[in-house]
Amino acid sequence: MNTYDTPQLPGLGEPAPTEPQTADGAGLPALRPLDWPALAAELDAEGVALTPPLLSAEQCAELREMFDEPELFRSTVTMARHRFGEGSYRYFAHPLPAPVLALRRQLYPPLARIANTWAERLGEPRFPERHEELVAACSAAGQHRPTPLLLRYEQGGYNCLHQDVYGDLTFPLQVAVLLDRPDQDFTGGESVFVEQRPRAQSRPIVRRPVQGQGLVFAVHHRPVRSARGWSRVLLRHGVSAVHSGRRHALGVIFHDAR
Ligand SMILES: O=C(O)CCC(=O)C(=O)O
Ligand SMILES: [Fe+2]
Repeated sequence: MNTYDTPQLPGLGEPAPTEPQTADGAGLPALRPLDWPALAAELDAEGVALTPPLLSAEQCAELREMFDEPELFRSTVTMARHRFGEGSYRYFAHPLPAPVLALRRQLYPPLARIANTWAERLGEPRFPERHEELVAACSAAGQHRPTPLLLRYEQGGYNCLHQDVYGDLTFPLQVAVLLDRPDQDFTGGESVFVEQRPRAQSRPIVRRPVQGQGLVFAVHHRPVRSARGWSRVLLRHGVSAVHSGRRHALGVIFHDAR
């Protein structure tokens, strides 16, 4: 079904390139160019958009294996303890691994343009153009802790519907990258979204990314056209039960946490 070419990030294990690979000069691996007008249209229509694979199978494996390196993380959450679901997740500590930093920095500017279109429609404050500036704004708001995370679900694992809000400053879009192969490494474990519309019943959305694909979605709400201009619809996301095997995902949230 998926006929995408291989992603263009060099192998994570390769030596750091001598020339900066990104516009911001951070020397991070360059991500493949994405069709942002199409992604923006899908986000406007659905609140959820699927990207072509952002990471290769090798890069997915390297990220997945980081789950077992505790020194990379600032905290670990056992979901059942909080009744968040069944499984566990770990928030990366600084310094973020290069591919995580690359995703965060390179996906941010086009997402900020979409976020600012949404902000205009809803009369909300605008977001800065570069991720470094968002991080500074978070810091000024008392949000200092990095939010990118790795999630692991074993057989029976699932993630209750939720929203990743970590303080007053919330960037309205986030990305989750699937790190395993559906139907081979695991079965079940679909990405589930529920859109709560004003004065209407909620709408379910299910997506089945392949390995390395990213799902871009609204963290909390997005604008939809209504009789009186624009109104907000709320979105929550989660993961249905993993029937067999083990499923991992990388969550890229752009605002930092208090
Ligand atoms: O495991 C998933 O696909 C969902 C992860 C998630 O909740 C997130 O990235 O915020
Ligand atoms: Fe989440």
